[in-house]
Amino acid sequence: MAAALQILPRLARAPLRPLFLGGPVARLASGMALAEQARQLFESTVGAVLPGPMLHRALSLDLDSGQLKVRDRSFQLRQNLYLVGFGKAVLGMAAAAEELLGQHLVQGVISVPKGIRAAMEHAGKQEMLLKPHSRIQVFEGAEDNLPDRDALRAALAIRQLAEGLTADDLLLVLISGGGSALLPAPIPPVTLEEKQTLTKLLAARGANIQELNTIRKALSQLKGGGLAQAAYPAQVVSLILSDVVGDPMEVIASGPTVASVHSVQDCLHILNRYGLRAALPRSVKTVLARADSDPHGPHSCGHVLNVIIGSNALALAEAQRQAEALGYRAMVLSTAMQGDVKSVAQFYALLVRVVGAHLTPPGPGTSVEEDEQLYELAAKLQLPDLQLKEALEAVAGAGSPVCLLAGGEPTVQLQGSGKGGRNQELALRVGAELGQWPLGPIDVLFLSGGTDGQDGPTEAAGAWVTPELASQATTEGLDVATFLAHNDSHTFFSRFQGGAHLLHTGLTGTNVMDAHILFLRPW
Ligand SMILES: Nc1ncnc2c1ncn2[C@@H]1O[C@H](COP(=O)(O)OP(=O)(O)OP(=O)(O)O)[C@@H](O)[C@H]1O
Ligand SMILES: O=C(O)[C@H](O)CO
Repeated sequence: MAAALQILPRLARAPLRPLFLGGPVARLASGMALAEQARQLFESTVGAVLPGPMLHRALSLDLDSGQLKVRDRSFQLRQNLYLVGFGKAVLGMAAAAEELLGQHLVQGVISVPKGIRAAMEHAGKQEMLLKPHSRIQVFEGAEDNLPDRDALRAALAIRQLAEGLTADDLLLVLISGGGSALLPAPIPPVTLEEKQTLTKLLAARGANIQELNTIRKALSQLKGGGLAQAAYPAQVVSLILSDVVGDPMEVIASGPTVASVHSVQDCLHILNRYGLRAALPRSVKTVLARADSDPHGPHSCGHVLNVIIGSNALALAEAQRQAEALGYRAMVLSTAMQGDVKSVAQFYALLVRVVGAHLTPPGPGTSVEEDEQLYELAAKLQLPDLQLKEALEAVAGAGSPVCLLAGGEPTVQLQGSGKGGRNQELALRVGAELGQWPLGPIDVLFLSGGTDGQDGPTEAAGAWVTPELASQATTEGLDVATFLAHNDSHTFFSRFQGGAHLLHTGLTGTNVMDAHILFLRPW
């Protein structure tokens, strides 16, 4: 968590309004208006997955009967409700849960990032804070998203609460991204330091979150279903805010209430792949060998209800609704946008060219080769849920402005020592690519933002660009290619047009990866 935390100003703003276009002067003004629409659309996207709305959608309590409904299941509350939580968004989730559950909640423990309460207080975000006499105990830790002693203390308090429960009790578990680092309880003799070193090495060598969390689960008392096991025989309901592409419950925060399906062999393959097997500490070898001969097998989780209550898909569905209300033909392209940021930027730029040709009167247009190139690029990105063909068909006869939405988490291979984040870098690359071709009579805007409000180690959530970016930057003496070569997108956007293209929301209190918004509007 960055030292300088900012908080999203109240999301309630003037309602989104359609744009009315006219001649050249109106067009000039509409460039800014389009950016304002994109900003507001981004805020609506985030608004759909804020803790309050999410918890209210997931839970309902009948005050008279004390029946708690979660999806289609009912639980009888009678001074038997406990709560634990861990993750970057869990403070706000816990505040919303306590507000909803009131006196029914007996006790709770949560593990949240260092500095988060002070930041929320500073920004006056009361809805993200627990009330003064809350029954929930808060631990702050995991500075820089790394497991530390404070997070270990929190994990032990959470385990203690879970282990004390009986068959009459119900444990509500709040889970969000960052939960792995906030719930470290290594299986002895593995130490916290050894686990920290191993996860850092794996991450530095390029292990993805699935691989990283498979190892974390094998070495942890609480991950991979361990927390559910500790709470048995109590019933367990987990409410999960997903920060992983495809919403795999066993991966998010390393699945503390989901039985692990991974074997020791899976772990050894991963450790081999990243050249770490030979150098493993003796303690890690001991724990893996023990797991291999464990007669009980994986933790059983029959007493658990796991529910995804917030995700990128949910947030983008809201953005789609809002964009349609503004008169756009809106489509969600993918909620699994991943891969190298350079390829993702090329994909968006080519997409603009192909879709633009469908929207504007016959002119320069695109060639069949460009259509094919777009499909090839899409195939290279391997996006499991990509709706490209559908989107192209939908816009073919749209006769209206188009809004294409996507979400996910592209990756940046850091080469320079500049300041940036993957959203600002993606936007800058898209802007640079778009400037390379004439686009015809069409306004185009691309925005990329991290839904947590913090893009990399910067105070911005992301940035927006238009095809004019590179030429406008040149007039200010800024060379886009030089900034890109140093991964210095934040410095670029801070200087370009006085920072007007930066997306500043402050910390939002939620996190469902990134959102990409693409507007194409014929004149
Ligand atoms: N100078 C830079 N330019 C571009 N990207 C950067 C730069 N510095 C760091 N990053 C990227 O920022 C990311 C880390 O930032 P951030 O904390 O927002 O992402 P995260 O670890 O995925 O956490 P979260 O899921 O909470 O957003 C890494 O993917 C890293 O590659
Ligand atoms: O905590 C974690 O493991 C990551 O944020 C993925 O959920």
